[in-house]
Amino acid sequence: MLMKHVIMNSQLPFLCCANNCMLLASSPLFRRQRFLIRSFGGSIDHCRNSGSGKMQSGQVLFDAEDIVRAITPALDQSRHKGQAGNIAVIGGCREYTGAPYFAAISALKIGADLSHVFCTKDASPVIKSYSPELIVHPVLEESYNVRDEDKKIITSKVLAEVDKWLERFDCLVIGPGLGRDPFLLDCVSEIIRHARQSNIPIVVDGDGLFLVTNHLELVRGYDLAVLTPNVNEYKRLVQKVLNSEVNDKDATQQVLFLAKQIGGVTILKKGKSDIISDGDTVKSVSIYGSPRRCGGQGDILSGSVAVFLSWARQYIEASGQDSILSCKNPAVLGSIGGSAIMRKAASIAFSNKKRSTVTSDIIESLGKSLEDICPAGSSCL
Ligand SMILES: NC(=O)C1=CN([C@@H]2O[C@H](COP(=O)(O)OP(=O)(O)OC[C@H]3O[C@@H](n4cnc5c(N)ncnc54)[C@H](OP(=O)(O)O)[C@@H]3O)[C@@H](O)[C@H]2O)[C@@H](O)CC1
Ligand SMILES: Nc1ncnc2c1ncn2[C@@H]1O[C@H](COP(=O)(O)OP(=O)(O)OP(=O)(O)O)[C@@H](O)[C@H]1O
Ligand SMILES: [Mg+2]
Repeated sequence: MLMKHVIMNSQLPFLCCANNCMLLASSPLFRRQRFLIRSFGGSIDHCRNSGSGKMQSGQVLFDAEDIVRAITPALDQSRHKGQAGNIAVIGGCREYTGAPYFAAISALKIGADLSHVFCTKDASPVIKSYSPELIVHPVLEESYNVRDEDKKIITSKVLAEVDKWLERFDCLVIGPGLGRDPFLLDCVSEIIRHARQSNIPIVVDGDGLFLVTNHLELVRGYDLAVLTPNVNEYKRLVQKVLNSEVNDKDATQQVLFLAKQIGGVTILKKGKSDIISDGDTVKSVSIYGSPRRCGGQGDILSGSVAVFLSWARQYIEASGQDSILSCKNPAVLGSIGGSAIMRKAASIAFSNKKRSTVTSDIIESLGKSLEDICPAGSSCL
């Protein structure tokens, strides 16, 4: 990885990420600041079509695919298991077994070495039966299974089980198919606190967002947290944090302001374009995806973001000041990478399966989606 980036940097000393700054003027807070607003297309053609423009006044702008190429580690025979990513999904309960599976298997299909799921005892055999590739821990408990007087001891048992593994993970995905059982969510709050203490990045999705929206202190000020709200989850977040309604006209400004208000967490607002902000910069990924809105695509995204966030963190650590990317926030870079690969995979799956496209088809297209951008057999930059 380090070798790859050293070579890249010496080959491309002239590359820089141009700041296409725009002054945002809708509030006193914004008036004082200049922000980077960039629209990432999937290719030069797409950029031209969308008018976002890859080349500007002699400078080379990075688009989402350039970022994917920069942060994806080379496949190198000297590397050992775990170096390309060890991801854990905290989710899976009686109702939902598909969502944690989609997130965890997507992480593997993109290139992580290991993918774990921490779920309830009921969900575990089901998730295990979907795939032998996943490491499934039946550790979470829901209220119906726990007597009030046992709650304290069960909570410490759950935490002890998760803590045994925690330090080995490069990223946690918290929430796909978690459900909303209050006792289970209390345990997950503790898991988030422990992850934070250990500086382990978290991607919060689905019912994890239901939890953190009601307990913002869990993520406030944690710059290694990515929140990936869908339209409903975003609405709840905006109402809670900004005490206002969703503003679709100035969506980028609102996402930026929201991320800032939560202390610089990264928000990836999913939609026709994915809008990503850490409260400092705001970017959008508008690679053409799929017109099918089958359930589970957000779960793929959360697993993808977890992998790219881990890779971006490795990349930033290895390249330091020599990084060819002006953005140094791995949470933002990971969000861009995850969004780009997910949307491209959805587009590939849709071109094959049309109206019958389902989430599993998109997962099967993740490999091609990344391969088209960053072929496995060659150095990507
Ligand atoms: N194959 C699978 O296993 C998949 C499983 N999935 C999993 O499903 C979970 C929910 O995610 P989602 O995307 O359906 O939630 P979302 O769009 O915010 O809400 C839609 C509406 O439903 C309601 N509502 C939700 N949960 C509720 C609850 N526990 N109890 C009561 N109401 C509830 C909600 O109401 P409100 O939030 O407004 O109260 C809104 O009206 C999450 O864990 C996700 O990962 C998905 O990833 C898809 C594939
Ligand atoms: N209108 C759209 N056009 C293109 N892509 C979209 C559109 N809406 C969402 N997406 C993409 O689909 C993915 C999932 O977003 P979505 O809003 O469906 O999440 P979700 O509701 O959380 O999904 P899930 O069913 O997994 O919970 C994201 O990567 C997003 O970029
Ligand atoms: Mg979702």
